[in-house]
Amino acid sequence: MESIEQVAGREALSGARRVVVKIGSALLTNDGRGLDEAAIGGWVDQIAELHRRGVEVVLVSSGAVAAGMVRLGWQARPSAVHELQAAAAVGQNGLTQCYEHHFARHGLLTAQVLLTHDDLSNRKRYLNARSALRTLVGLRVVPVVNENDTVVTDEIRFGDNDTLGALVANLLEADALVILTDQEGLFDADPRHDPVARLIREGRADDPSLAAVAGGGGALGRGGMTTKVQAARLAARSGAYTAIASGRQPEVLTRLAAGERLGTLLSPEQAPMAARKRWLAGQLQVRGTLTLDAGAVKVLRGSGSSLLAVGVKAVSGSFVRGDMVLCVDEQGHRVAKGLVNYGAEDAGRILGKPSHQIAEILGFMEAPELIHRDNLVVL
Ligand SMILES: Nc1ncnc2c1ncn2[C@@H]1O[C@H](COP(=O)(O)OP(=O)(O)O)[C@@H](O)[C@H]1O
Ligand SMILES: N[C@@H](CCC(=O)OP(=O)(O)O)C(=O)O
Repeated sequence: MESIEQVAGREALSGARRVVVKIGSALLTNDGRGLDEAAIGGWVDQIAELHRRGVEVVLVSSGAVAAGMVRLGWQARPSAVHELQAAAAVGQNGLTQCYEHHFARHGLLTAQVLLTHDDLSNRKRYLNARSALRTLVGLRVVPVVNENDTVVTDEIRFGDNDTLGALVANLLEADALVILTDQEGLFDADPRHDPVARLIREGRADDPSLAAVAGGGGALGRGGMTTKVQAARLAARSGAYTAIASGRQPEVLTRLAAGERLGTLLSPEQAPMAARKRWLAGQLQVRGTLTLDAGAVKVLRGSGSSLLAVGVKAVSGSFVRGDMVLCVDEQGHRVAKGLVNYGAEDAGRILGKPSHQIAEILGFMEAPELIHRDNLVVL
């Protein structure tokens, strides 16, 4: 019998309005013999069907290096970066052509979006990428995303496309990330080496025990299950469910979208949190203002941390513990808002002080942070 949570997970997939589908190298490349065009055509048919039903789909597709190798007549994956870059440049063309051709059968336009790690870590470029992707999706175009392998080096590359898929899911606040691979899902051991390995059907994206069973990839793929489990955890940050399933299952995407139990479903622990944050963001009434120093602004915006008193320069307004306050930078620009752990008077006494001094200054400590990250929403 399925638990309420499991049923809810399946329903979340069937109710998903925006989905990122990641198709891995291990699947796409016909065991190293070039792009599996027939299989690609099949996934495109399913995506087109979802599209017709009003689901927005963003595709993250690997395969450039593998396709390039075949076009160049190379038997083995090169290890030199410049050769990988060259293969990716040649292969990406073939990949784009193939998707364009198949989506055109359904009257759908595609767009090639090549991203690098830099693009998503630099706030300005991140916002640019986000608005471009949102615009494409709004225009009912299917973006086909890959890493821009030709310009990345080992130090700054995602390497695997699972991570990229998760970041795209974050970027677009997708409801689900579907990772299609060459296995039925995540097993309790690598089924390539362990014939009695069992499929894990459900789990929490933040469950640390999943990392222990996830192993590395095969000859064609990059990250194996390790990066898929990490990707699920990343995707969960924005409340997305992750399904890991076999791209070889007939009608896998449309069946998942119908709520069928296929593969492994990893649920976001933050789902209620995301809703809470949405609620927080929607609260209009604030009782006071905290002025943050530049370091605190950076941390809040960059890593979603809690707000500590040490990063606060000034307190104004009249509020008590639990009230909503606005956080501004030193120029008065809105940065965040959240539910404060200390009233205005106490907050005024601990501002600029490290958390370990709170008990000494106030004679008690409600919490080490002024606003816990769960109660904070960056604006
Ligand atoms: N616990 C596990 N369950 C399933 N597959 C696993 C596990 N650990 C490692 N793997 C390996 O991960 C591979 C899929 O990852 P990868 O080769 O990177 O493919 P992709 O290109 O689709 O990302 C599988 O072929 C399998 O051998
Ligand atoms: N960006 C690379 C894909 C990297 C890759 O193979 O990743 P994955 O499919 O996660 O194993 C390419 O297009 O060849």
